[in-house]
Amino acid sequence: MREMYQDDSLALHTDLYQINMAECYWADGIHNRKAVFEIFFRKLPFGNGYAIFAGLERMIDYLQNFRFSETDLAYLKSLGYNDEFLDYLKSLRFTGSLYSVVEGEVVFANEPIVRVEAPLAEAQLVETALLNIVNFQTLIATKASRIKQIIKDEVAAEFGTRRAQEMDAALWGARAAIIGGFDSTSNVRAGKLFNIPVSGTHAHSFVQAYKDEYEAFKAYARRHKDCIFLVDTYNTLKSGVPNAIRVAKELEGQINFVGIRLDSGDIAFLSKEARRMLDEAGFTDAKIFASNDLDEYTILNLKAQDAKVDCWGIGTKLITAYDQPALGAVYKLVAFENEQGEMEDTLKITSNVEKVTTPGLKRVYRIVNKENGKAEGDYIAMADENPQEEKRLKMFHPVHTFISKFVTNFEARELHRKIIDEGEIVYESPSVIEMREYAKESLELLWEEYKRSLNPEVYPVDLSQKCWDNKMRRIQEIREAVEKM
Ligand SMILES: Nc1ncnc2c1ncn2[C@@H]1O[C@H](COP(=O)(O)OP(=O)(O)OP(=O)(O)O)[C@@H](O)[C@H]1O
Ligand SMILES: O=P(O)(O)OC[C@H]1O[C@H](OP(=O)(O)OP(=O)(O)O)[C@H](O)[C@@H]1O
Ligand SMILES: O=C(O)c1cccnc1
Repeated sequence: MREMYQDDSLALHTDLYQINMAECYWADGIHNRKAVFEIFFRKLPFGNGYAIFAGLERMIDYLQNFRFSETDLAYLKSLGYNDEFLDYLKSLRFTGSLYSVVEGEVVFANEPIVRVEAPLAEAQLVETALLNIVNFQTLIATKASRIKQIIKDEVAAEFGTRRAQEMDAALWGARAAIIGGFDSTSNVRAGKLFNIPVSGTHAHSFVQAYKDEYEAFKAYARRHKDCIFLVDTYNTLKSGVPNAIRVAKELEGQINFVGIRLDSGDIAFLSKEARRMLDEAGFTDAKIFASNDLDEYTILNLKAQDAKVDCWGIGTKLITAYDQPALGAVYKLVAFENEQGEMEDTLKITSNVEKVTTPGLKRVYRIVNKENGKAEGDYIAMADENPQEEKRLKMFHPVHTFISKFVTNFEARELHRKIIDEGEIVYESPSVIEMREYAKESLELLWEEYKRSLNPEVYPVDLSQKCWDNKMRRIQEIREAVEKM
């Protein structure tokens, strides 16, 4: 590949319109006014009842290293931007603050998951990359969690790299899969970079490369103590499983016969037959791995057929989020500093009530019932409110306001942490394995009704009265202003 410019920064990993807007802000002298943007999505993916947030560590890294390199500036110059603006970009760093839920957090539609408070131009320029990161990683972590809910305590191995939307997706998708509950990835680079477990068996080409299947299994066993033999290259029950058993018996005590992998045919039938054959040969601990275009629906179906599978290898349908390839998280301006230096709430109106943004600086709380340890819902309040002070908290639906309830014995857990404080990182990321543990604990707060894969109940995400009143007032003000025009 001939590179005209070195690929040495991520500052241009943005949409052109962000740079054009930043140029106007700079020219008009409003680029340093304080802006508050929130990231949220309006619809949960895959018809799921919750999402698992992922992407924070990469966002931190991106913001910390945000700078326009010499080659970025040279390229922008070639597009026609003037030297003074380029000088401004040259010294630009991210000096704002980042608030976010942590990776592994259970999140829902219409609640702010990330908040950026920064000089307007900076906040604008980073939008695209932040959404790019959050949308993909959260989508894959959610798909992984959804699949893991079906797999339960059996092993889930991520096999998707070869089918992913290129290398970045494979790498960060592997990490997101672990956060969502997977046990391992086949991507060795992901193992190295993120310190996550790697695992693997072998391919059909390996069997084809040797004289016969028996020789192939033996060759593998000569080099590897832990052996999982792929048994479907020629004939699973007549040749594959018998050859695996033969090698396991001959090398008993020398190898650890972990099990076999099925990658084609009727997985329910073959796994039951293979189980019987392994048990009869005395290998009752040998595991049966299955792969081949699996997803939560096929796995559920296979379980209903009583398939004897212990470990599930899942690639394409996880890493590409096959049935819903994008999460629609957006980045919306909710407050902006006016000419007098005061913060003003802003909102974006649409004809669809559910799409109107919620203005102002807000905090998000998970309201946990102290009696049963379960979440009653999430509660979005204005920054100066403290729901914990309420004896009796009114929670009501933000659109259908007649749907309401009072909660008394509760803990209001704030979901956002301060991650970057005016350019300085003030948060230490846990390990990916700790994120997975956190996701598991967060899910335990939810009633099963929100976690089922089909038609889950809708988890409440409510606005405080003050937040709701503020929103209605702002909508009214904008309507009146528009009518006067
Ligand atoms: N018992 C079963 N019930 C439902 N679905 C199954 C069952 N067994 C396998 N499957 C799924 O059915 C699909 C079978 O696809 P396909 O026909 O392409 O596989 P195959 O022909 O057996 O294997 P390949 O073409 O990869 O050699 C896969 O998604 C697989 O996971
Ligand atoms: O089916 P997925 O969920 O995407 O899982 C990954 C697949 O990749 C491999 O097959 P591939 O056809 O690439 O090669 P192989 O069959 O020769 O191993 C593997 O055997 C799985 O079937
Ligand atoms: O280790 C495996 O079995 C594996 C890895 C990637 C893709 N398919 C299978």
